[in-house]
Amino acid sequence: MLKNNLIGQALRSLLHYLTPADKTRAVGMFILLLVASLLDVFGLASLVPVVMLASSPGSVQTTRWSAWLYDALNFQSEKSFLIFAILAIFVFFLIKNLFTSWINYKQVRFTADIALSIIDRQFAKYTGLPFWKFQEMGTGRMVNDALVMPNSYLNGVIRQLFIFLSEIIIVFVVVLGILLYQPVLFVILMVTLVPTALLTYRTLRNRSQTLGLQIDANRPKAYALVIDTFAGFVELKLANKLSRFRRRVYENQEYLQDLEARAYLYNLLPVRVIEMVAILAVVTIFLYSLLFSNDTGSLVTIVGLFAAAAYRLMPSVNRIITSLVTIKQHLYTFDSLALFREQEWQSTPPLQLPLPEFKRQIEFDDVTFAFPGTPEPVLKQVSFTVQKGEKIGFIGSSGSGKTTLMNLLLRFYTQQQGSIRVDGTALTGEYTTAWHELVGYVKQDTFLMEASIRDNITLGEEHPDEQRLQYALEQASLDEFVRTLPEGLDTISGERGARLSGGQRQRIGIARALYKQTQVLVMDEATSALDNQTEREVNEAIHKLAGTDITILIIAHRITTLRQCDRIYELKDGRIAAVHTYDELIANNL
Ligand SMILES: Nc1ncnc2c1ncn2[C@@H]1O[C@H](COP(=O)(O)OP(=O)(O)OP(=O)(O)O)[C@@H](O)[C@H]1O
Repeated sequence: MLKNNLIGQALRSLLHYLTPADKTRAVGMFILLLVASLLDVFGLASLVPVVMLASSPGSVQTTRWSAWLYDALNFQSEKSFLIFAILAIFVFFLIKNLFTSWINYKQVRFTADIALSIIDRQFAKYTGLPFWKFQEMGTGRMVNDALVMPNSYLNGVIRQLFIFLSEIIIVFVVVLGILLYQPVLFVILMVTLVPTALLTYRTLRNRSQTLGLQIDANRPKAYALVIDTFAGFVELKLANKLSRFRRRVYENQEYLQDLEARAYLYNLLPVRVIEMVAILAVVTIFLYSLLFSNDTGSLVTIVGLFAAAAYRLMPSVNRIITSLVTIKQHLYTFDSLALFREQEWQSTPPLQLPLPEFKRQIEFDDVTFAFPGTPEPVLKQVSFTVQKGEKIGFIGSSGSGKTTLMNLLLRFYTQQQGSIRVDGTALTGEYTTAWHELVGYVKQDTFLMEASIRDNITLGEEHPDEQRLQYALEQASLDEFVRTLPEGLDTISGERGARLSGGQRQRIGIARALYKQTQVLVMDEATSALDNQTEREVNEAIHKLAGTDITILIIAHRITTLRQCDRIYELKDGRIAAVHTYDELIANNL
């Protein structure tokens, strides 16, 4: 049956995240839910006999169970017995509700713990993706998948599963009670509530699933639009395009709000439908008894009992349908959370080994690399050697492969052919961590956090080494600038370094690499987007670095950046087309 399938699917997807200890906890939770549901039903049922006794004076002594209790507890009057009974019920309800609240607390904690572990695992999964895959996916999509998806799963699936299970138990116990006590009523309930519930669910489930898919497809777009608008604020403002972006965000939100509103409505509908059917059943039995039957007394009793039973069952049946509809609506979270679980994405990195101390050279030997899915290599049989301490430049037209070459050296990509060796050791997977400890990377758009300059240089180290920090500041020509700041190193740089100039941002990147005690520094197009003043500042930092024994590989568009270079390789269509010296480049006006 579809319903079982859905619950089975939800349970299977949940099982993936449960540790053996969680599974034991889940079984415990289920037993607690069972007890709570039984107490719930028992509480309501206990009211009926007491009210019946109270409504017919003298019945306490004539009814078997109450007469026995009356004598056993030695009551003196019917009144005191009834007062005792109603107070006992009150105390029972009090204890029951305290107990249920405790179970609710346990359940909420349990589900929150699962959600937390899912978020953590999603994060680990996405940050473990290969670099090229990571770059292919937009930030909006990743924020959505790593953070929003687990929360949707928590509210739309895990919590709904708990609701479904506890309500199913309640309905089962109540229906069983009715079957034993009043089989006729059982039949009436079966022919009225069951088809209605099924019909309502069937009507809503496919619509809900479609709604869920539409929401899933459009939510990442919302994040991407907002992220783009804020990230591109300056360019968009200058191009006078902000209002157009606002309009696009509005249109996307308008659509999403409409979907969310419909999803919400689908949750409100079942109770209305079920209530209509219940009242229709009451009216039918009532009319039948008045118009066609002589035995109105027993029919009216049945109507009364039916109304009472339906009123107890309706909220539960409603919650069962709503939880099923909601799970259906969140089916997309199963697939999304299951993405990238395969071995090919999550291959555990090999056991990491230390590298011998870097003393001599880095060799590129016959390196060929093509991006996954593209047949044409972007680097073809590239071979060159860089001695330790050398400063090497790379030039070449856009798309010639300079950045890809550096990404290979940084081990973000792996070549299909040839090898990259450090002092003769090929940089295979087991040396990645050791190699990353040696290399630093200064990108054109240095990544800066909304944090202090100190944290941006040390990448949030809790106990930074002040001496190393000072050295890094001096070498990156940042010390004077930091001295002019009232809060010095504690100055908050602003998200994306909004409070810093382009040159200062890049020098923070250089200082970061130096603080790390980088031995090989890769600078990618460090000066291409800089004005003359900024270029001078960055060049000054590079000039200082030239005096150290750090091996530097610089990609540059401006020849002046390469003044300190021992050699300059020119790339063309993924091959090394020529090797120049700085003076040759100047002389030939390249
Ligand atoms: N993720 C990718 N998937 C497929 N092709 C890519 C990818 N990244 C880059 N390329 C292609 O690889 C080639 C080399 O790109 P690369 O960024 O290395 O060039 P570059 O010399 O650094 O260029 P620029 O100076 O413009 O930065 C280009 O043709 C580019 O289109």
